[in-house]
Amino acid sequence: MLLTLRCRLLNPQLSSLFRSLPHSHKSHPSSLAFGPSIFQQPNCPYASAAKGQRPAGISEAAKFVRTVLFVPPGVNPDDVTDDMVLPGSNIVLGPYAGDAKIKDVDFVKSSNRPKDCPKDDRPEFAMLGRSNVGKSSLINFLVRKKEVALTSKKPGKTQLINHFLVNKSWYIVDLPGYGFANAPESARMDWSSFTKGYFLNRETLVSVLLLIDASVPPQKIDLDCANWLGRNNISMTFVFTKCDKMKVGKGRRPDENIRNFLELMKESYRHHPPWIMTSSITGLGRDELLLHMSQLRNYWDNEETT
Ligand SMILES: Nc1nc2c(ncn2[C@@H]2O[C@H](COP(=O)(O)OP(=O)(O)OP(=O)(O)O)[C@@H](O)[C@H]2O)c(=O)[nH]1
Ligand SMILES: [Mg+2]
Repeated sequence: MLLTLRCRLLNPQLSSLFRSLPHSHKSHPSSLAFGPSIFQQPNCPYASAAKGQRPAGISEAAKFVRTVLFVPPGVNPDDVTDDMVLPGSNIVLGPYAGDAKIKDVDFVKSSNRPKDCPKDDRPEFAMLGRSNVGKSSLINFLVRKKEVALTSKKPGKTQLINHFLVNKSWYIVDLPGYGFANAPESARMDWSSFTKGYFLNRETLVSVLLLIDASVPPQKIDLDCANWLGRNNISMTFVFTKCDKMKVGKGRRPDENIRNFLELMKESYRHHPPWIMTSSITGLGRDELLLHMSQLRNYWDNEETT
C-alpha cells in the first residue's frame, strides 16, 4: 500500500503499471526528473541525439530525456543534479545506496525447479537473458572471480538455477538462457512453468537483471521478455552487455543498438526502467551496477522491516 502510494507520488503515470503488486515484489518508481548530465555522459546513447538541441528553455530532446531517468525512492525528481546520475546509465543514485563492496561469494546450490531454490528471506537478483548474452560472465565480473559461474562460447552452458550468496547476505542467481533452440530436449528449460514458478512467486526477488547484448540489433525475444516482465509488475533493470564490441561489417555500434532497443521499449512504457551499459572485458559499469543493486536491496530491506 505504502509502496503503491509512493509510486503514485513519484510518477502518477506509472501507478497503473505497479498497481496490484504480487506479494512483496518491490517496484521501481521511475520519474519525470531531468538531469543535464545525461547529455554529457560519453557513453550515453542519447548524447548524440541531444547534442546541439539544448536551447535555454526545455527542448523536445530535453523533454524526452526527462522521461528516461530512473529516480529511486527517497529522491525528489526536482532535486536531481548531474553528479547523481551514474555514468553510462539512466540511473540516479539515491539515499538507499550503500556499501557496494563484495567481500565474499559462495556457491550455495543448483536447483532444477523453482521450488528447490533456497528457502530463506535473503534478497536476490536474477540474471535473465538470451543464451550467450553474458549472464554467467557478468556474475564473475561483479564478484571479481574468474570461474565462480561457468561460462562458454557455446550457448546453453548454464542449465540449472544457480544461487550464489554474496557477503552472506544476498543472492545473485544465474539462470539458463532463453532462446536457444539447439539445446538437447533434456537440457532445455521449460520456460513456461519456470516463469510461473519463479518470477511470479519468488517473494525475495528484488529485481531481475535483464541482460541484452548491445553488440546486436534489438531482438524480438528480448523485447517480448521485457514486456512480459513489465506486464507482470516484476521489477527489472536492463543490463546491456558486450559494450566493448566494435561494429563488425555493416553492424551498428553498441550505443546505436541500445538507443534502438530503448526506442522500441518506449512504445510499451511511458518511462524506461533503469538501464546500464557494461562490459565484462573492460570493466565498464561494474561499480555503477553494484551501487544500483545496493540501493534496490537496501530499499527492499527497509520495506521488509517496516
Ligand atoms: N566481448 C565480450 N564478450 C563477452 C562479454 N560477456 C560475455 N562475453 C562472452 O560471451 C560468451 C557467453 O558468455 P556466458 O557468460 O557463458 O553467457 P550466458 O548468458 O551465461 O550463456 P548461457 O549459460 O548459455 O545462457 C563467452 O564467450 C563470454 O566470454 C562482454 O562483456 N564482452
Ligand atoms: Mg550461463
